[in-house]
Amino acid sequence: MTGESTPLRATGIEQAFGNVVVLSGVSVTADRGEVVAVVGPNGSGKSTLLRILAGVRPPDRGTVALPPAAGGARRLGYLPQRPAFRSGFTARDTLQFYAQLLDGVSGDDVVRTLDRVGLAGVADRDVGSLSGGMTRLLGLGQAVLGNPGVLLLDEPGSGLDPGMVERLFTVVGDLASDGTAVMVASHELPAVETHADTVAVLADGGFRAVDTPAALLDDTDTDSLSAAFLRLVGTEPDNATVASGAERSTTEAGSDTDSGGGRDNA
Ligand SMILES: Nc1ncnc2c1ncn2[C@@H]1O[C@H](COP(=O)(O)OP(=O)(O)OP(=O)(O)O)[C@@H](O)[C@H]1O
Repeated sequence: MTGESTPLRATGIEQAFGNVVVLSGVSVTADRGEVVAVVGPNGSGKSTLLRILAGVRPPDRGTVALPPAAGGARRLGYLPQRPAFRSGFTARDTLQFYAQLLDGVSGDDVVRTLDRVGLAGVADRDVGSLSGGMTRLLGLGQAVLGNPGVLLLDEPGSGLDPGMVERLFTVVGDLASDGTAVMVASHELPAVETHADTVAVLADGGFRAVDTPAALLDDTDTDSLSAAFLRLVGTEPDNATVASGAERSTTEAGSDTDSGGGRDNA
């Protein structure tokens, strides 16, 4: 995750909500062509990290570097955890709307994208009538339009049937093969094990491990990423609970306004 051409680099990201520390000094990179999966217990901060990387919210501290915009090409595509679209428009019209905001994205690209994410059959349906899984796939379509250099996907497989999860991760792998840097937060550990190049295990405000799926299995002496996950985050099904974050000390809490995080061009 440290190639010279790294298009996505986050350094020293810190984020707290009130006095609950969610991210404490997180650094992560994604290279062109790399699929980095961020996995972690519920509440461990995956969505928070992706929102910061996407520029939706600035971190308390730390920096995010993206490649400079080149020739009007789209720099970043982001699928939020709960994509929402304005009803009254079809899936095709909705993607067409986003396409016209991007340089060099044609009506043909919209048709190809609908096909790519498996929505060709419902292209003329009102987005308000799409199922939860279909809405997420439309969000994926919106995120990949214009082949952005960096793609951030927050739980893209949530609510999808197993066939669609596989299709989605195949689409993601194809985009990476075309040179996109992909970071995906996911609980779909079997698909992550098959399709991710790098798995970053987030827990207690930082990464417990960052490695290839095979190396994580090796290091934890397990035979699946799900088992490796349980070993690394220390939860067993009987006592599993959501991550509640660490309480900040009073001194740290007092320094809330010291310095905001920043955003750079790499
Ligand atoms: N805007 C906010 N205000 C207050 N607390 C927040 C806010 N956003 C996130 N949090 C808290 O930050 C922690 C991390 O939330 P986040 O959604 O990033 O976790 P996650 O790893 O994506 O969880 P999940 O796997 O359940 O989607 C949680 O304790 C959550 O309640």
